[in-house]
Amino acid sequence: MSELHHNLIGGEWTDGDDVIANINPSNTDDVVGEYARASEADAARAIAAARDAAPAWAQSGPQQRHDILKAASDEIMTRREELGRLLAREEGKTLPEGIGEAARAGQIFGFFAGECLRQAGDKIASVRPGVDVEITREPVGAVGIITPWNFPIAIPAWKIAPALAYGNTVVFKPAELVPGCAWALVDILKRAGLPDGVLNLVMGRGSVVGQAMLDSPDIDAITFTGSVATGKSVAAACAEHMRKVQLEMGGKNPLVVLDDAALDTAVECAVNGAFFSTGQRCTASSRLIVADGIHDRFVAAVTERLKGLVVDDALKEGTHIGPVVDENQLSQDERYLAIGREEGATLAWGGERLNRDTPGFYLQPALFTETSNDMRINREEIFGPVASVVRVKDYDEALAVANDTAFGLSAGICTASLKHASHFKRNSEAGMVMVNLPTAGVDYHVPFGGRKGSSYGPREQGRYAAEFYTTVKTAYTLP
Ligand SMILES: NC(=O)C1=CN([C@@H]2O[C@H](COP(=O)(O)OP(=O)(O)OC[C@H]3O[C@@H](n4cnc5c(N)ncnc54)[C@H](OP(=O)(O)O)[C@@H]3O)[C@@H](O)[C@H]2O)C=CC1
Ligand SMILES: O=C(O)CCC(=O)C(=O)O
Repeated sequence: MSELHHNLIGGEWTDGDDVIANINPSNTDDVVGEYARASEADAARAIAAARDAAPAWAQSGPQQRHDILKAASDEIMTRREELGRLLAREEGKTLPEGIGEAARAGQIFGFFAGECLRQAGDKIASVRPGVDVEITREPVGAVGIITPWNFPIAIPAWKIAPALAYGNTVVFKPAELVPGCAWALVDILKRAGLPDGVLNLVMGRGSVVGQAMLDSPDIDAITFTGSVATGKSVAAACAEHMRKVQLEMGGKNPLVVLDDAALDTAVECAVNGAFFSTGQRCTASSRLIVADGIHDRFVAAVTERLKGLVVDDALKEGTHIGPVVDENQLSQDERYLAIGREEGATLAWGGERLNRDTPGFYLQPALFTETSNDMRINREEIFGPVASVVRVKDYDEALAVANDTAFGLSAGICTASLKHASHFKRNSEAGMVMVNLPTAGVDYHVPFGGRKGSSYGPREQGRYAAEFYTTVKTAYTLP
């Protein structure tokens, strides 16, 4: 039996009610570690600890916050290979993807360490003579952070780092499937010098621990990334308690390929955006909207490229695509593959479950062609290595199809035309627009988020994160 990893409540590593084994999706015989499962009572103690620690942390100076975040950043960067390996082992991203994500977490902590020293306000002349007006930002208080399994270290980092930098305390509930990176990150932050109670870790079930966070009147704000269904219940609970909420949910992201696109670039954008990280990204290019004149060459080249991709153990050298995260997600992917066939789409390549040396959740990347935008496979998020091609006659139809979706996270276009690229940037109904780049894979220092059903509340990341993690005060003074 491996060492048990505990929850962190009020600065103490504590047992939960129960223990869960963290299973490697590349090899279900491999137990990554044993992790405590928090109970509802543990969640209540963590919330109380965050609340108690909030006034002192709100008063802590920028230097103290900077030094802790910088120390965490330095340790993550130094240990990025080891953390990337842990990530690949528990979630199934390939090793280079895992190391890249760990480095991204380190860079995020570095960025927000800097933000601690850059917090500013405004001083504005009043319309009343002799009066000064100051506009400052204050911490929100105790923030609840609920994260998904698909970015086990980067998403926790881009929520925890700004929460702490802007003076909030945290109750952090990671997805049950990936407690390893979450625990490692919290351990790093504790050792970096965070005072007791400022960051609390409650690993456990969403329906127990997450729900206890939603139901508590003592959490001042909740930031969530995950499915639309859970996001809606998070929003409803936050409305009930009149507290701030930030949601990042699904996508059905279009990649438009025009006749004048460089074929190699378009193929790379499509394959990277749709299939890397096993397609388990909310920014994945699941709809490839392709103009008639390049359609057949594009489909042939993407299919050729897919045939060359190695689907295997995430930790093996040479693997391009790791396993699906678990049996549930694999069943969801297969359900949508069946739906696509029933709807009359052509399965041009892939979609088979694969056997490898180790028992894992391996799925061949799948490409549907001859699809229409009203099919369920083009309207609902699949969240696996499955993409559809929608054939269009020209740019105008491509833009209309791209925007014809309930989601609006990321959208891309491959074209040599400045006119079409500029028009697309202005008229795409997505929060992030990419020209000759994949829809997935974003910078860590600029805003991240979408429109329509993809996101709710202020943007994440970069200095725009201040909007969610602070509350604005306007003070008037007659000296
Ligand atoms: N946009 C994105 O980045 C993501 C989208 N998804 C989509 O969601 C589908 C299902 O994935 P899943 O992981 O179940 O997504 P969920 O939305 O259920 O999970 C996201 C987080 O919310 C937690 N949670 C679940 N129920 C509650 C609740 N009642 N109250 C508070 N928190 C809760 C989960 O806990 P726990 O899982 O530990 O029980 C997890 O930490 C995927 O197939 C995909 O389509 C999934 C992940 C990320
Ligand atoms: O594409 C990225 O870099 C980020 C994707 C993401 O945040 C997600 O899938 O949840």
